[in-house]
Amino acid sequence: MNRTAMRASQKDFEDAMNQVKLLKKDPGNEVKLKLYALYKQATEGTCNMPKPGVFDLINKAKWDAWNALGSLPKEAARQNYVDLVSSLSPSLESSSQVEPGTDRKSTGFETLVVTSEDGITKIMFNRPTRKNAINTEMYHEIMHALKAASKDDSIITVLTGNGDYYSSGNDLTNFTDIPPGGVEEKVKNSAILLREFVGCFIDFPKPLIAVVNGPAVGISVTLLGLFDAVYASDRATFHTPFSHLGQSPEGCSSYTFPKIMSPAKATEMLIFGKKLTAGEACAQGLVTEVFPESTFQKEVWTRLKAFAKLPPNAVRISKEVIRKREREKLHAVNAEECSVLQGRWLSDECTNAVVNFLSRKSKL
Ligand SMILES: CCCCCC/C=C/C(=O)SCCNC(=O)CCNC(=O)[C@H](O)C(C)(C)COP(=O)(O)OP(=O)(O)OC[C@H]1O[C@@H](n2cnc3c(N)ncnc32)[C@H](O)[C@@H]1OP(=O)(O)O
Repeated sequence: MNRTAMRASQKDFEDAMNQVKLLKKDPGNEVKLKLYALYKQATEGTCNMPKPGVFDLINKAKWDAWNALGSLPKEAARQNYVDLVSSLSPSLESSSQVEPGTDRKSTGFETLVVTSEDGITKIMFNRPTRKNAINTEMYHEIMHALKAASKDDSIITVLTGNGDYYSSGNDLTNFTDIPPGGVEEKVKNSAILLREFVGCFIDFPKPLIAVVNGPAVGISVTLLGLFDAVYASDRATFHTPFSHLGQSPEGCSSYTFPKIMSPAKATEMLIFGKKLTAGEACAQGLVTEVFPESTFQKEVWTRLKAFAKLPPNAVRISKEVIRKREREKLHAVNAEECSVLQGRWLSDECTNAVVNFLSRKSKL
C-alpha cells in the first residue's frame, strides 16, 4: 500500500502517536528529532519557539530540526509523521490490532531477564551494550518485576546485571526525550517516576539481594542502601558522580549512606564523587561481602540457594520487623530528594553535564 498517496486522517495520526509509544526498537536520536519536528509542525505549524542559546544543545537540535521543515503544510507534516512511524514499525501497521500493555503483562520484558527458580526470583538488567543504563522503559519494567516478585512464591529476590556492568545508572538520554509540555513537564514526570520507583524498593516485602557483577554508577549504587544484602565481585566499583552531573543524591542515599558508612565517608561519595572499589565499599558497610571474579557466581548462588530454603514466613516477618521502623522516614526522604532533584534537572549545571556526555566531549 502506498501510504504517501493517501491523506493521513486525524485517526491515522493518533494511531501513529500511539505506535511511537509501542515501538520496540529505539529509533535513535536523529529519527526522534525528525519525529519531534513533524509532530510539532503537524500540530502547531511552522516553528514558533524562540531560538535557544548556543549551549542549549538539546533544544537547539530540536529547533534546527523543526526549522528545517520550513513552511511544510500541517497536513503534509501529519502524513510524513504517519509514514515515518509506519516505516519504523511495519509489524504495528494497524495499531488498532495491538492492545497497549499486552507485552508487559504477559510476554516478558524488553530490558530485563526475569527468572524464578529454587525459591529465588532473579531480575537481571539486560541492556549490556548500554552498560545496563536504566531507561524509562526499564524503570517501569523493574517496578513491574518487583511487584510480581513480591507476590510470587519465591523466598528472596535478586537484582544483577548482564554483561560487564552491574548498571551505569540513569540513562542520560532519558533527559532528551522532551514531551509536548516541555522541559518542566519532563522533570515533573521524572520526579514522579523516580519517587514511585524508589518507593517500590522501600516497600519490597522480601529480602532483596544485589549480586553486583561489575561497576555500578549513580542510582544503581544509591539503591543498594535499601537492599538487605549486597554481594560484589572484586571487579565491581561504586561511583555516584552526582555533583559532576549537576545533580543531587537519590535512592534515599542522603539518609542511608551517612548511617551505613559515617557522614564523612558518605560526603566523599555523594558530594565529591569518590569511586570506591568493592573492597572499600565492603569496609564502609555498603557491600556485605566481596568475592574473587573467578568464583563469584558459583559462590554467591550456592549461598543464595541455601538462604532460599529457610522457612518463608520467618524470613518475611523478620524483613518486616527490620524495615517497619524506617519505612515512614525513608518515604519522607525519598519525597524530599525527588523534589530537590526536580530543581537540579532544570539547572544549567545539569544540562551542560548531560549535553557533554551525549556529545562525548568528556567522559566521567
Ligand atoms: C526518571 C529519571 C530518574 C533519574 C534518577 C537520577 C539518577 C542519577 C544517576 O544515575 S547519575 C549517573 C548517570 N550515569 C552516568 O553518568 C554514567 C554515564 N556513562 C559513562 O560515564 C560511561 O558510559 C561508563 C563509565 C559507564 C562506561 O564507559 P565505557 O566503558 O567507556 O563505555 P561507553 O561509554 O562506550 O558505553 C557504551 C555505550 O553505552 C552508553 N551508555 C553507557 N552508560 C550510559 C548512560 N548512563 N546513559 C546513556 N548511555 C550510556 C554509552 O553512551 C555508549 O554508547 P555508544 O556506543 O557511544 O552509542
